[in-house]
Amino acid sequence: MKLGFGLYRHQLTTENFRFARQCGAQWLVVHLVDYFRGHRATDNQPVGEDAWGWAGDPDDPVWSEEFLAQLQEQAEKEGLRIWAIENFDPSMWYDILLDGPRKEEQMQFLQEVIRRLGRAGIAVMGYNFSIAGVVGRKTGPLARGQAETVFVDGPDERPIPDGMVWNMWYRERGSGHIPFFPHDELWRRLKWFLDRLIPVAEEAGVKLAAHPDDPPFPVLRQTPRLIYEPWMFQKLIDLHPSSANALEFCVGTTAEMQGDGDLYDVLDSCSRQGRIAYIHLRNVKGKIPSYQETFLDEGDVEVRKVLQILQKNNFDGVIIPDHTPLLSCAAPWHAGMAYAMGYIRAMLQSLE
Ligand SMILES: O=C(O)[C@@H](O)[C@@H](O)[C@H](O)[C@H](O)CO
Repeated sequence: MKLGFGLYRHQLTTENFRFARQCGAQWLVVHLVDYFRGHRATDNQPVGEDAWGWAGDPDDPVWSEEFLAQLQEQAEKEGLRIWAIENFDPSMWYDILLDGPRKEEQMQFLQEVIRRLGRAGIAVMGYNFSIAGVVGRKTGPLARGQAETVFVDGPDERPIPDGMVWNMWYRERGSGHIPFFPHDELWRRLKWFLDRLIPVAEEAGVKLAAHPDDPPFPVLRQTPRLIYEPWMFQKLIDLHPSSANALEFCVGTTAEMQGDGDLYDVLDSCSRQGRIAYIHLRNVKGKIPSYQETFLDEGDVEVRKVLQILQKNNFDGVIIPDHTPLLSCAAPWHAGMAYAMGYIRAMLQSLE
């Protein structure tokens, strides 16, 4: 098991690399999508009812081979390596998600991005195959000691305007909305995506790692979701036998799920099959439709049990703390993440 740390795009600084290393991380998971375009960037995860902002540009130099190689080099200088890039920019694949006219062209670009990752020695590409994306999360002083944290109190049912996908704008708002379509159709689109990208990923030595629906409602913003019950991870695994068809297993999201399957059983089975590329670790109280994120040591998830399962199955991927409540001080996000890192590191050492 490898301890890692996740950084948003605006946090890719030498100072934050050192912060991660000082907290005990040896690996980084990096977001290159700018979720805050047109908004003030905060260190906390993007939340709220508004769209996250404008999608980026596929020609943005952050996706170039040179930038990826440089980033890897910068990480290595600080004693780290980049394990994964998390999330495609909506501008790169909106028609793959929406089954639109540019999907073939966009697929060629994603294939190129995967080859670039391979050449930069980045082993994993995390993705979230979702129309609505991560939406409907709010914040309030609900964690221990009134710490500011994320909560969800029901599904966002507003339709998605034309021009938006994955909670970002890829073009000017149109007059219509994305019509509802059945869940099977979303799975069909995913299969189209995997069938074309996996052979390239295999050749490049990269794994594609799917994140489950966050939050895990069966339908959100009048569009179907993909992995919103624990058993559905297996459905994704069964779609393609390659080990490059992997998971970005989010413990918090899985704990929030209703329906068939149990967090620990599913984690056990997916890790035994060697299909987990990395873990998002956080804790939570409650399940959909109403839950709140908590400190790692106070929610419904038994973190020790999670780590024991991974250890038993010789999990050799990376674990990163996902989000955490903010601590009241001058650096709320950093303090919260340092607390989470210390907790995970101590727990890992106690299992050695
Ligand atoms: O802010 C974050 O880091 C999260 O909201 C992510 O865990 C998100 O769920 C995934 O990146 C979706 O792919």
